[in-house]
Amino acid sequence: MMRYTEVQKKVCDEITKLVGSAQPRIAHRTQMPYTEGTEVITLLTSVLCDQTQWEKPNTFNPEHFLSSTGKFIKKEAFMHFSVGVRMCVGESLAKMELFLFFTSLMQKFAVHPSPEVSHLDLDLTPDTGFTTQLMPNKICVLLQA
Ligand code: HEM
Repeated sequence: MMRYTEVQKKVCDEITKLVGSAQPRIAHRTQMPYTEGTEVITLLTSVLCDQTQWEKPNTFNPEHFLSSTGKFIKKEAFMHFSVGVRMCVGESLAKMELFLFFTSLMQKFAVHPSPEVSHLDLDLTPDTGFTTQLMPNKICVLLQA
């Protein structure tokens, strides 16, 4: 992963010189051309696919979150809602919605690759952009008997 330590140092130097330990204010912006010119985007993928944190970092593997006795385990590295003061404020709501939506869906429907597709598993190759999605898959959704 690129860390751009020189860029980071220049931003830090500008902050030290003009803001110090005070709260940054919009008035500082015009005096800080280097920081104003630097866009920072958190790359959560670096930790979500970190080989030191996950047994199979690039594989869909729900067992990552289960102990040997089948209990759910919370992983610190699973920071898809980010961390710190700017982390997602909707985390609890999103997790409740996802649980209810997913469980209701699985309760009533079975999802299979379409019969016209030869392979048995869905293609889970990530299509990485601003968000990560799946490649298009042809699927068959059947109402459970
Ligand atoms: C699966 C669903 C969701 C995911 C994965 C998610 C993820 C994130 C992430 C990664 C951030 C931090 C962005 C950054 O680094 O600046 C964020 C921020 C935020 N999210 Fe979510 N989010 C989800 C659902 C929601 C929901 C349901 C709400 C509101 C009801 C919400 C409201 C917000 C707000 C207001 C922030 C900005 C927080 C701040 O900057 O102080 N999110 N979200």
